[in-house]
Amino acid sequence: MNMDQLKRQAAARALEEVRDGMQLGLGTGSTAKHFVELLGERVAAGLKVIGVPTSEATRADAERCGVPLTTLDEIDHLDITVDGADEIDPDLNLIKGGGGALLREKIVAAASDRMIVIADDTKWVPTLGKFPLPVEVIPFGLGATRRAIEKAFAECGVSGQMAVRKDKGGHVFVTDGGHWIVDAQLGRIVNPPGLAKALSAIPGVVEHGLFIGLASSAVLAGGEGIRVIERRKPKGDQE
Ligand SMILES: O=C[C@H](O)[C@H](O)[C@H](O)COP(=O)(O)O
Repeated sequence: MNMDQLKRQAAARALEEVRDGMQLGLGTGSTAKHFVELLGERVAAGLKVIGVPTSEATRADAERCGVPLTTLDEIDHLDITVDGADEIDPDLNLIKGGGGALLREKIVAAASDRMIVIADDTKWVPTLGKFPLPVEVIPFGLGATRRAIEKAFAECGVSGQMAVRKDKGGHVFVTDGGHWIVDAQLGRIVNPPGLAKALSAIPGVVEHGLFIGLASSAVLAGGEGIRVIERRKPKGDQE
């Protein structure tokens, strides 16, 4: 089975948790896209759900697949968010934002009763950090923000090269919110909750790709089948 088939399998397993009447957060990326497509098939067959997309790309996919959409201004909570991840550790802490959608993804996940992470099992790691950590920043004052980020890294026992993300054409990548992303090659993040807190305290940082205490479960598809890992601590518990 190839990687894409594994992603679709994980998406199909998460879809089993969806019930009639649910309000759903719709993630971004190649794995979440499978979920949106499979959800669209169920909607066409009569399932009644409504979704909040975490990016303009997912909005377009959901519209193409016939999934009805709403916003967090029109509804007061979401039942489940289903989203991919770039890395998942045994505490279900995540690195997200490889596709640049981390800000809306985190807002949507935080507004959800449950977040189900779907992935092929190469995303499962003992320690976060091999995947470059995306930090979404305001372009104004970027030099000062970068120095503050470096200081936060040093205080949290990590270091590594940082680079402003570029798109395929070599232009600065701009997020759906109009911000830039700095990707940090940290290698090994020893204390993800501590680093998350330190980055969140920097004025020019809009958001970062560490998702701490948000995932309720992870569905991992691999050559030997599907593994579902449930979070041991209650949602929102960061310690
Ligand atoms: O910004 C993008 C998201 O955080 C994605 O969910 C993440 O990058 C995983 O994407 P994929 O399923 O394509 O590996």
